[in-house]
Amino acid sequence: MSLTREHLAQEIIDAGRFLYGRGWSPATSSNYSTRLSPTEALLTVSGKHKGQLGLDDVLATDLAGNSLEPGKKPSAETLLHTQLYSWRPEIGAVLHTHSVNATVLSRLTPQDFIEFEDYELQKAFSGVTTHESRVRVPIFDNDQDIARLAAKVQPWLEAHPDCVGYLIRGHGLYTWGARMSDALRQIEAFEFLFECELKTRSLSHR
Ligand SMILES: CSCCC(=O)C(=O)COP(=O)(O)O
Ligand SMILES: [Zn+2]
Repeated sequence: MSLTREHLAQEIIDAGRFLYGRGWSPATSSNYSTRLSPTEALLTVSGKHKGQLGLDDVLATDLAGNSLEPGKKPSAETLLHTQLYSWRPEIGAVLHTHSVNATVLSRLTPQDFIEFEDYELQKAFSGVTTHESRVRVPIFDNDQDIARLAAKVQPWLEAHPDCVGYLIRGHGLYTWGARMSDALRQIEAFEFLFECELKTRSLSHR
């Protein structure tokens, strides 16, 4: 059964209230989307406060990132969403957040990835069934040219079909799922793991 545009828009609005409330989407940061059809996405418009979204604050785009609703300004990061829908047809929702922990951890990490190992909470990620696994999260350098950034992300996605999310250094997190509830679960898991990692690093440097 396909969900109506209004239902999908409401999922985006509810996600924004939740993520803003947790402090993971401060100010007008972040953007969220759901798949509207096999060839279209429904995304937040640019520059809105994500804790105060209304039904009119989303717009449809094609998977090349072109707005299908003239008069509305699509998220500056539209291409980072639509490339995920093109990459994997089972993806139904994409969330991008700007938490303090994602920002600090990505800035503190000189390598181009972080890896989580032996955390029970890794099992919150789709496809992970045991703590005895390694979840590698790539970190891409931030870039104001989103097409250029998307071109750097693309080869990683193609080489890592099990990738569950990535960080943009000093900027934030992208993760996704079959449904909005899956993407939200993964955001929460990432935030838990980022905090564990930062606490572990700070305690082991005493
Ligand atoms: C004030 S945050 C800077 C832009 C950004 O990184 C973001 O996530 C929000 O951009 P959008 O165009 O989707 O509002
Ligand atoms: Zn952003």
